[in-house]
Amino acid sequence: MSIPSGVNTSIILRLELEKKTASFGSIATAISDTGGDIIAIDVVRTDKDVTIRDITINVYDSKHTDLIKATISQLPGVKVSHVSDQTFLLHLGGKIETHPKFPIKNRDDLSRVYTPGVARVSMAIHEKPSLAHTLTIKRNTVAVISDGTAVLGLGNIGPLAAMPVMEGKAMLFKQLAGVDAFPICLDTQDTDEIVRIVKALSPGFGGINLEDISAPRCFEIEQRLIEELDIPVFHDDQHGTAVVLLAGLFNAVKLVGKQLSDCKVVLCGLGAAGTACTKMLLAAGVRHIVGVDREGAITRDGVYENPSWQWFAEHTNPDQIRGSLSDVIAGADIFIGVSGPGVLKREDVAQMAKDPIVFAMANPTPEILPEEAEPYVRVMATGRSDYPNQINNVLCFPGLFRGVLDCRASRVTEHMKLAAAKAIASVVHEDELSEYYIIPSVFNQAVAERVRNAVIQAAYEDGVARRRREKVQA
Ligand SMILES: NC(=O)c1ccc[n+]([C@@H]2O[C@H](COP(=O)([O-])OP(=O)(O)OC[C@H]3O[C@@H](n4cnc5c(N)ncnc54)[C@H](O)[C@@H]3O)[C@@H](O)[C@H]2O)c1
Ligand SMILES: O=C(O)C[C@H](O)C(=O)O
Ligand SMILES: [Mg+2]
Repeated sequence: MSIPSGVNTSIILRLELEKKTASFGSIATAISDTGGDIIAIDVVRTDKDVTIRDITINVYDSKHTDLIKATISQLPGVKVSHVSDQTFLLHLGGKIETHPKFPIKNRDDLSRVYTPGVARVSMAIHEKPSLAHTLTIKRNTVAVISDGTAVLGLGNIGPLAAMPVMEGKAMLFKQLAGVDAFPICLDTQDTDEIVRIVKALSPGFGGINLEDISAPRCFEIEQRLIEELDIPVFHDDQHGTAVVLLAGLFNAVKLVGKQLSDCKVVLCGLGAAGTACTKMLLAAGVRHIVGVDREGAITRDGVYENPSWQWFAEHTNPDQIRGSLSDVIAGADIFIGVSGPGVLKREDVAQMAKDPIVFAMANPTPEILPEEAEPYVRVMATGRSDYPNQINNVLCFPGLFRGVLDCRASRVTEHMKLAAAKAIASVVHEDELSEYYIIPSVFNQAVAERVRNAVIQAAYEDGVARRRREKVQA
């Protein structure tokens, strides 16, 4: 298969061109020779001697930007006066803001939305707390909570640096499912304190989406919050990832004509995502899963301080395969990466069974780039939007929370997650399946809607929905 190369961002180069000496043709050629893709050219100003142009170019990364800048600066009559990165421009001042639903036009309005009228509404909720769902934002609002300890695959970069990711999640909640989400990044990594803070701020929210909290702390934090709160608590990196992974695998194995339960799976990165993905695969009937982390494959006779690795030792690797990733990958049907960049080598993919499936899901840089895996891989997916087959939890969390908010579910069950996975997979019709299309696009509006409906149906079947069925619109 031939896979398009990934492009990370676009930049705008402002060039001052001396009319007599500069040749735009040589500039375009120089950019294209570096692999840059010109997508727009704008004339900003021109006078007798100089033309100022803005050139928008798709680039791979900051090194690529530096290369383009250095190459062009050497051309006669060309000066690069400014470089702006469109990704940074989009983040200026943050990505979200709040809007009132209606304007306060006069004193009369003011006395209703605020003192004194609001006091009657407050007292009504005080007397009947369930009215908070009807009379406040609680019914449609989710807290996106991170402590910044496992931000994408960037590691423990702290709460401030986690904000752009959490703002992005909030945007996606709103755009894809109409859910109002607040990014909340906590300046503590203490489990007890996180649980206490999330509990204390929960009254205004209809659900809690935990995000980018590292393992093994994330398991205890989630479990305690599930037990102590009456709203759904969902660690996206665990369950959202597992749901979308399973959806992608349902379709990938169909395409290559294998049974999931017969497949040999190697999963690298035994943290939050890896543990939940493994549990969901086992529940789906997969038997041969070998879990690999930095020190190689987990085996029954190993001694592991990390409690979740001990769990792997007891529940996976039935054939007790030992060694590094390169050792255990031989003959595997499926590779799942939720670890870090560049972990899987081209030679590793070459050793896999016929029609290998590689889901390299580490963000922002996958375990192997599609162009590296290309000669050997049959179905390739990453977590990124700039390659085909984006296996990313964004296909799950908007629709799932839409569903739990609408039926006022008290929690998210295994059955609801499985229903969500099947709903995502079902968006790709059997006759549309191809190496480039095993999972629907994030922009396919059917995804959030189908996930919502499937989650609601399963919530009623499991008896966790607290709103009367007839009140929840189909
Ligand atoms: N595509 C998606 O939807 C999606 C969802 C969740 C997580 N992820 C990605 O998965 C990765 C892990 O996320 P997490 O939340 O589970 O983090 P985590 O910190 O809980 O776990 C990461 C695990 O990967 C292991 N690891 C890291 N580098 C490794 C290497 N070179 N070799 C072997 N093991 C290695 C770590 O030791 C750790 O056990 C991140 O890159 C994240 O971006 C992707
Ligand atoms: O944020 C993403 O793109 C997916 C996932 O939640 C991750 O942590 O990588
Ligand atoms: Mg995440």
